[in-house]
Amino acid sequence: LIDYGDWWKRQRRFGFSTLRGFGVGKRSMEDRITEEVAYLNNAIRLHDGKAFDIQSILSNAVSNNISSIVLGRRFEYDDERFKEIMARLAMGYHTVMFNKFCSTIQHFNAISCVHLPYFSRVNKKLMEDVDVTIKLLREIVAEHKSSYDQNNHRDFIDAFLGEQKAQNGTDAFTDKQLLHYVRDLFFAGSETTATTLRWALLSLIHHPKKQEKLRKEIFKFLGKEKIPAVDNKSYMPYTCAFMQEVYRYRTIAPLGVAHMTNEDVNLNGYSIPNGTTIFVNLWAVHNNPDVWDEPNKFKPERHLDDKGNFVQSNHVIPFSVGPRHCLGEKLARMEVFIYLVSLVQKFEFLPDPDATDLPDIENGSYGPLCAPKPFKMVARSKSTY
Ligand code: HEM
Repeated sequence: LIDYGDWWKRQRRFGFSTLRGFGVGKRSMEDRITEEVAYLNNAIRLHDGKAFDIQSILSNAVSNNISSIVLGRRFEYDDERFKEIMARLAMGYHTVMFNKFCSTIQHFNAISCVHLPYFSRVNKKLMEDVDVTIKLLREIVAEHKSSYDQNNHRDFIDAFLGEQKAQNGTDAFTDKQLLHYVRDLFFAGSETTATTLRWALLSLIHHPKKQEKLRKEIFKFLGKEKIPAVDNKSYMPYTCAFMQEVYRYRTIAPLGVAHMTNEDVNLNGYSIPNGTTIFVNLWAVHNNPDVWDEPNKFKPERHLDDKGNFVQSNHVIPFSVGPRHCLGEKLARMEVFIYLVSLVQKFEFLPDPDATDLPDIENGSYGPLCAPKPFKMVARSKSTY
């Protein structure tokens, strides 16, 4: 919440350079993402054109991208240990996200409330999930330690162990910090990206004409088979506009993450004392009527100029800005582009034919992460239409 000091700087620098070292922002990471997309596509095809909820397989796919960096490998979606880690992360996430009271408490850090009977029960369950996840990660770290080779760092954990040795056990690179760093990367890096993609899928279902327009652009530049690469973005203005509108329209972290002033500040005539908890209202930036015409409407076209060129906006800041902006922004942008383009290239997304209404796109979960309510849809393989 408050740390901007040397300890945090060393962790941040290490995280940033290690993610880059393991391919983030480079072609090698793109290859790992496209490899995972193929597994995801197969898992979607198993539903054989029937309505299903994509949430768990999408989370598995995106978590495998994190896993390939952090643990040096991907997991089959039915691997027992992977399933347990994912389930425990998801349980904590759902407890907090879909319960107004819990999310408010968690978000506003009202720690004293956890002693009230109801909250103490929920908190106990959350802590249990954290403990089990940490226990499973501890086993994985122990396996890494027993096969560690300082000349061949296979993944983030090895890199951390190497740093630990180099720093000779200083307080920034402890075993405990490693376990929590790994858990945080899974938590921060999987549900966020998977949730953004679920809002994108909901937008496709709600706007079939825009879905068709997107597919037309994808087919024009990539055809039906060519694997997308981030470099293609410059030729795909509508796709970029669609993604930017998803980021704007459904701000998944509406209030970012809590920060705290570490000195007295005067901002635009307001004095904010040292030690004040601060939230940046990203949602307000994305819905500012002085900047956006009809901000409550989903209009990718608003991000195109008269000639149809994409206009990158500095009023769309889903990853926040400043020294503590999202560590995984590059990876997330890469993932969202490659997954979205690949999915629209391979499938047509349609509403559940048995549902009376379209799934809700107006309201999501309340709390640190704004996620869609669970919904089913049909993914019709392009070869069948
Ligand atoms: C679409 C996906 C994502 C969105 C919208 C998102 C958004 C954010 C936001 C708003 C913050 C808070 C920034 C601040 O407080 O100023 C944040 C922090 C963070 N994110 Fe992400 N994120 C996404 C994906 C990822 C991924 C894939 C990773 C993993 C590599 C990741 C790792 C982190 C970490 C470690 C932090 C804390 C940074 C710090 O405090 O120094 N995020 N993210």
